[in-house]
Amino acid sequence: MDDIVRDTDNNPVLRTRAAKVDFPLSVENQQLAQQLMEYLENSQNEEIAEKYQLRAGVGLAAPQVNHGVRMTAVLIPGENEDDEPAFKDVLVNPVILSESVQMAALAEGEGCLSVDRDVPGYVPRHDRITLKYQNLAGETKQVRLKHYPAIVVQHELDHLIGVLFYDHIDENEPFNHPDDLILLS
Ligand SMILES: O=C(O)C[C@@H](Cc1ccccc1)[C@H](O)SCc1ccccc1
Ligand code: NI
Repeated sequence: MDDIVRDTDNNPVLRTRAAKVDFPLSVENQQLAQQLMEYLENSQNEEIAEKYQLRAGVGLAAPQVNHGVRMTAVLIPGENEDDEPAFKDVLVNPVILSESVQMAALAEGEGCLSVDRDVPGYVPRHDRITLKYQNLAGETKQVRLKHYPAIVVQHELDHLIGVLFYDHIDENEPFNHPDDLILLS
């Protein structure tokens, strides 16, 4: 897996809107999709992650590996070790079609593979979203996600428009939140 771009690198890719991906996928974009998902699978495998010192990830967007294209892998494990993943796919040209008024945030705050430091605070996101995207076969998919999977996908789609999680944190009162914000643990 190529180096993951950090927000402290002088690389504008993390702050640039990514370009639409054309189908049929170029060989480069097919390989990119495979590398993104492979990183997530390896990072969630204790032995491999230890051996290659990988930070665990449930999502990885193309700009994070210096490719400014609208593509992100998402791999959210199931409840238990042997369960099927809760969500696993490479999202190409993803678009949020609708989003709940209800907002939610991870009670622990968020992290990012491109941010090598803790940035405490709630990151308010939509608790439910309807997502449309193309899969690697070019088929258009439409899925409704809620709670943690919805949070992860919104974090990844932010990477495709040059937004990082801490942009959403109220720096004066990082743990300030409206009464109706759902805190997910
Ligand atoms: O940097 C990335 O985009 C990957 C993030 C995605 C993410 C972080 C926080 C909240 C939602 C999505 C990494 O997965 S951060 C590390 C991590 C690993 C396992 C579980 C949660 C967070
Ligand atoms: Ni991130």
